[in-house]
Amino acid sequence: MKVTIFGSGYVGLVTGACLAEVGNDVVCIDIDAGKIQRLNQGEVPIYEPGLDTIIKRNMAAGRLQFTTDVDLGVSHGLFQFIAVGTPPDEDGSADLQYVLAVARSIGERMRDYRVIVNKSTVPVGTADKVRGAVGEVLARRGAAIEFDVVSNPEFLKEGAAIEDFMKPDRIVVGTDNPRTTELLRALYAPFNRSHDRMVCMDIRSAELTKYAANAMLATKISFMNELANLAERLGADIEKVRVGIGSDPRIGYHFIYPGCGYGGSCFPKDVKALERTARDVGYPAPLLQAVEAVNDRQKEKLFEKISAYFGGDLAGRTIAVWGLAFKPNTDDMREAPSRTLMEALWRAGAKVRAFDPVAREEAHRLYGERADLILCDSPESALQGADALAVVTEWNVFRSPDFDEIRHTLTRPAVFDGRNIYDPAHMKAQGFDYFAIGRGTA
Ligand SMILES: NC(=O)C1=CN([C@@H]2O[C@H](COP(=O)(O)OP(=O)(O)OC[C@H]3O[C@@H](n4cnc5c(N)ncnc54)[C@H](O)[C@@H]3O)[C@@H](O)[C@H]2O)C=CC1
Ligand SMILES: O=C(O)[C@H]1O[C@H](OP(=O)(O)OP(=O)(O)OC[C@H]2O[C@@H](n3ccc(=O)[nH]c3=O)[C@H](O)[C@@H]2O)[C@H](O)[C@@H](O)[C@@H]1O
Repeated sequence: MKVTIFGSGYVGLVTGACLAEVGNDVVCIDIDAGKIQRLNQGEVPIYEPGLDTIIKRNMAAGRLQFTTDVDLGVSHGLFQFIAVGTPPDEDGSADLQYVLAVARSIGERMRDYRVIVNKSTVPVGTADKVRGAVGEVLARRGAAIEFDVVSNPEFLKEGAAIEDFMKPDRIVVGTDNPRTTELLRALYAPFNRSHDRMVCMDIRSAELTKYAANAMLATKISFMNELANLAERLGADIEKVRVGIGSDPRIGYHFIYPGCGYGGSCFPKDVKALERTARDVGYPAPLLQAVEAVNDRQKEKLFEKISAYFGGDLAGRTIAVWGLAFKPNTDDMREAPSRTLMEALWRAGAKVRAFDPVAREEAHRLYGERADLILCDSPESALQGADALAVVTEWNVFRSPDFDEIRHTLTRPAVFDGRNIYDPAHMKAQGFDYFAIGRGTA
């Protein structure tokens, strides 16, 4: 089948590559000419395990092309996917300018029937706006061309995106007629073999399903972080509590890991956007507000602990930071807890020596050259001349380091573990001053 994807970011690239991998003929469009040029030179602009191989294989097979040519894109695909960003506007609502710009581009160029599939995360009612935008342009052109708009939210996780797309838990499809449902069923058939994973519904419910999923996951994390803060004050260990509650299948083990807060491009913006949607319809959504407030506070936790350890005076100190990405297996630093920590350390006059297995370039892009940030080549080199170590992202490489080396290299034997990856008893036995999240017994 012929597919066009607008937006060659995390979602667009993974969607395009995976649809090509199962035999579709895919054109990916982006307005960022630099990105398209890099892709055409065989360079994948994001770090996502496995993506590189699939892209190269399908480009070589002629099933996947990258272009800035919108005319080509609109004439190519029966399916026109929208996978552009929906960043938060000033008031927290999702900014739909990119989505609607794509809708207008399609309307301006389409010559026959098109299925416009929205994969971006968008507020309830956006499909109506997309339909309106396309319809308006068609009317201006005096063109009576049929089209459908579908909501097909994406649930992939960065770092595991290929696996999530190839073996989805569910494929949510919101349509307003059976014809489009069947077209989407045919497109997704290769990913829907062992049992029917397609969950078909009306468009508004599909749009809300996406926010509901992310808000539920963010709620679980903030709930655990709230309990972690309580456990610290009560002399209890949140990690014991986590296992104690996760063993109840009604609760489950997923997404109940406490830590230094959730980051990434989605949870923070989607909780905000849903809260904003709720406010717009006269419901203040107190639970969502609390989820966000707890997370904002949680991102300050590591700094508070470090500052308290050094008696509130961090001027002239150097802190080693392990992990910059918002989670392992990605180079994405959007809303990453490492940023909250580093920026607070800088404000307090401290220096940072940071190491991340893949996000170094991204950190450099975000912060440029500055005297108080040294981006290091290895975890060990980040420790050189540092007074304490903060672990912010639980990359595997940090899980069993040479503890003797850490203790001997740091000027103070202080480890601040934002992801609870070390054993408090072991750290104490090794002579560390060890601070974790919610481990009141540590
Ligand atoms: N990143 C993730 O893990 C997930 C993201 N989402 C949602 O998917 C959407 C896209 O997210 P990402 O892929 O992370 O964004 P991204 O920022 O990585 O990529 C968006 C791309 O769209 C391009 N673009 C903007 N306007 C365009 C236009 N008119 N024509 C063609 N390309 C255009 C940008 O240049 C950029 O390359 C968002 O709504 C996000 O909430 C949903 C599930 C997972
Ligand atoms: O809409 C989206 O963009 C995506 O958002 C999340 O995916 P992602 O942001 O890639 O990453 P997650 O693995 O969900 O982690 C998000 C944040 O929560 C934190 N987290 C996660 C799990 C946990 O138990 N505790 C915790 O603090 C992570 O460290 C990370 O900072 C969802 O998991 C995806 O299903 C969704 O498609």
